[in-house]
Amino acid sequence: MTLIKSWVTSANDADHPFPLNNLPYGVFSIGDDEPRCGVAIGDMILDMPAAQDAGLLGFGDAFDVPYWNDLMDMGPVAWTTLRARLTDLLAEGSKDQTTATPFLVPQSVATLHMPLAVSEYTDFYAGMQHAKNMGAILRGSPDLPANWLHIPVGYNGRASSVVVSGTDIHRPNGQMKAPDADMPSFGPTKRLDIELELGAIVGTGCDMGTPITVDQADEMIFGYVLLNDWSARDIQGWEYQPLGPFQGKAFGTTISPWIVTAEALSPFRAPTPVREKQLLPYLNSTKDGLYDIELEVLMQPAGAETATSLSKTNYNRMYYSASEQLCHHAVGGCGMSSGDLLGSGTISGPTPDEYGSLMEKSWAGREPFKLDTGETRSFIEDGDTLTLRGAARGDGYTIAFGDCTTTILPAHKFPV
Ligand SMILES: O=C(O)/C=C/C(=O)CC(=O)CC(=O)O
Ligand SMILES: [Ca+2]
Ligand SMILES: [Mg+2]
Repeated sequence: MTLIKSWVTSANDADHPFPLNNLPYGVFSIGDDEPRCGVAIGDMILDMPAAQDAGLLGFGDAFDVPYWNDLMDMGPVAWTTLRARLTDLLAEGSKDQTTATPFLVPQSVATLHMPLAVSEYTDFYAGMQHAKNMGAILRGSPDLPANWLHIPVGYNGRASSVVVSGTDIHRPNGQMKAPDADMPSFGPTKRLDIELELGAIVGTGCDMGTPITVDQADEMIFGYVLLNDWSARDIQGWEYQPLGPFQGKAFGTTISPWIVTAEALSPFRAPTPVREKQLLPYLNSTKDGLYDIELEVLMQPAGAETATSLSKTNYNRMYYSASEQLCHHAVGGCGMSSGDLLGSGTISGPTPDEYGSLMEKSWAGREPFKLDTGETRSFIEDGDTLTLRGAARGDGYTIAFGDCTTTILPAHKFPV
């Protein structure tokens, strides 16, 4: 696959995040206008309801709403048809260039919103290096849990606190207990952390009681976003046994603003690694389930001119794919819906410069790391801005996600 040239010329740079090969789906507003669906192309956004009203798309009124769920619900044939139509419309030499030009608005003047209504959110634990690191840090041994090589381990999270990039998050208050203390205490977390993840968006659901194969699950996935699974390690450490994370991860999950479709990412498919234990047959698949997506974590303290790059890794390092996770999720009878969000699990490579959480980077505070400003960090301080980036690199073009950025504000005073 090579670059498909667009008459929106900014889209034709090899490093531009939004070439015609990408066409990611977002929700935007200008000034006080109502948020509506838009497609990123180069430095511009195609106003979807306006293009539809002008007869350029032929898709009914799926776009005059502040989310992409209506299109997602229509299923893979509709997804492919729309993408083909948009590609024709925006390609160099399109007969509709003059008609479509007024429906492009500069990204620089737009506010981006949540691209979908998240129906439910599940987070997995599918990065082997991360699981080994967390075991070593928290439980004194890098040995994987007995189930790990057989099950994509996960927990049900909260859809209510999934927010879009650019939304500030307050340091959470919660209950924690220092190992040497007699009693727990309540207050702002002292161990605020990120988790670098990829979020898979379920486009078409499946009914309760209807198991699906991994290949069917693959067809149900509409696209992907970057996902930061904010974690308060001290709250988590006190609450997590025996039922898993609760308040330590419920205060916020940030996603990037553009849904990069599975179709746009298809040239970058990558295999899951060789299985250390053969998976049970229900988890078999015929397709490569991962993607070659370069990922980066950056941190910028308040007042600093630039951000420090903390980690670089790749989504192709995961052990389980989103389609395996989705199959496992539904196999016992759990219905899945359009707008379900599945977190990949923290993505960490083998060395500290590939670790996807600060817990690992600072080894629970035992080995603080340096920022370009000269400061050191173990966890996040108030005023720090954290950014996740992701890009798949093709022959003369890039498919990127747009930054997933959050600034951390001080904790609310509680009790007041
Ligand atoms: O190993 C643990 O006790 C905790 C692990 C996590 O907090 C990670 C988690 O949320 C799952 C993941 O992102 O991989
Ligand atoms: Ca997580
Ligand atoms: Mg959450």
